[in-house]
Amino acid sequence: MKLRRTMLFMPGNNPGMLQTADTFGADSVIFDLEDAVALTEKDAARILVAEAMKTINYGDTEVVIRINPLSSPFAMIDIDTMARLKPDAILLPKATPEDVEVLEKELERIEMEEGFEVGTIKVHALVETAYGVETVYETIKSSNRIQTVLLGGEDLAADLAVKRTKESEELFYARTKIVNVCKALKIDAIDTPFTDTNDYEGLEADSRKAKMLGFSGKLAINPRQIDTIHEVYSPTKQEINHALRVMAAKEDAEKEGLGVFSLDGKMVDLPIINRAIKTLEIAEMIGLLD
Ligand SMILES: CC(=O)SCCNC(=O)CCNC(=O)[C@H](O)C(C)(C)COP(=O)(O)OP(=O)(O)OC[C@H]1O[C@@H](n2cnc3c(N)ncnc32)[C@H](O)[C@@H]1OP(=O)(O)O
Ligand SMILES: O=C([O-])CC(=O)C(=O)O
Ligand SMILES: [Mg+2]
Repeated sequence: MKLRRTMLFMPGNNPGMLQTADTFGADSVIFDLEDAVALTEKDAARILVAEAMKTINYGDTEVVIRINPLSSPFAMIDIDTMARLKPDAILLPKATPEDVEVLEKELERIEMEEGFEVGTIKVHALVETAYGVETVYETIKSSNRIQTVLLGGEDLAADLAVKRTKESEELFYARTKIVNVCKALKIDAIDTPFTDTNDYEGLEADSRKAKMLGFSGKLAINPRQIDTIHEVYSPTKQEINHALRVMAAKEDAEKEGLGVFSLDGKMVDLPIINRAIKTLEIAEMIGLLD
């Protein structure tokens, strides 16, 4: 299980940001070749990202490169140059099952040419069109490389021809559909970024809403957003203590041969125990358990 509470985006043509990418504590970083890079800067971004990948050690931070969409003239050269740098993953924008199949074949070809084990380079699918939302199951099924599905709310709102609001009600269907399909196929769903980098209350509310629906983390576009998102996506002290008490009570109950028991007047059975285990797993990964 890999923790991805935050995945921090940065434009691939900004050398300063590429240099310090892993210093802000984001669980993953994403170097963008797509929409944060102007058309006239596409080649420069590719060169700068390649240089950064060759010279900077990003340690344990997952390094992801967002390529241009397959419908663009940049995608094939993006894949061909970026995959050879062996990033942890490629982020495919405007993802569809058909595009994932093409990317899968290209990655397989390049991995064989480079002598990398086939399947080394993982894929994150950015779902951000109405068609992408409706076909998300097939998208995930199209490649074993897919690690997460990310929701791209800005492009999706444009495709739906609706207004993008702070409350994000317009994303409710996409959010719930993506989470349900991801859970059915045992992968994580990561929520769309919150674009007002000065509105911390709005960011927190939006993050809580998505977490409640089942998302495991959120895209970030600015380092100042990381702490807020991490707080939302980390178990609280109270939740950890409760999970520890559930596990202790479970041991006692097992000795008495009980599968269901009561804690603080509330029923505890297997699903509640499984949730406690999950809480403790996450707490351990973040270093919140002694
Ligand atoms: C809809 C989509 O497609 S979203 C995905 C694509 N978008 C992106 O990648 C955008 C990434 N974010 C950014 O470019 C910027 O944060 C902006 C344009 C949103 C805001 O820029 P600013 O107002 O200049 O940010 P801010 O004042 O907070 O910057 C403070 C510092 O953080 C750095 N910083 C800002 N954003 C990032 C980032 N995403 N990653 C790394 N460092 C960053 C700045 O370089 C600056 O560093 P400095 O103090 O050493 O000069
Ligand atoms: O990928 C993202 O962070 C967001 C994105 O492209 C979108 O919302 O369209
Ligand atoms: Mg987009």
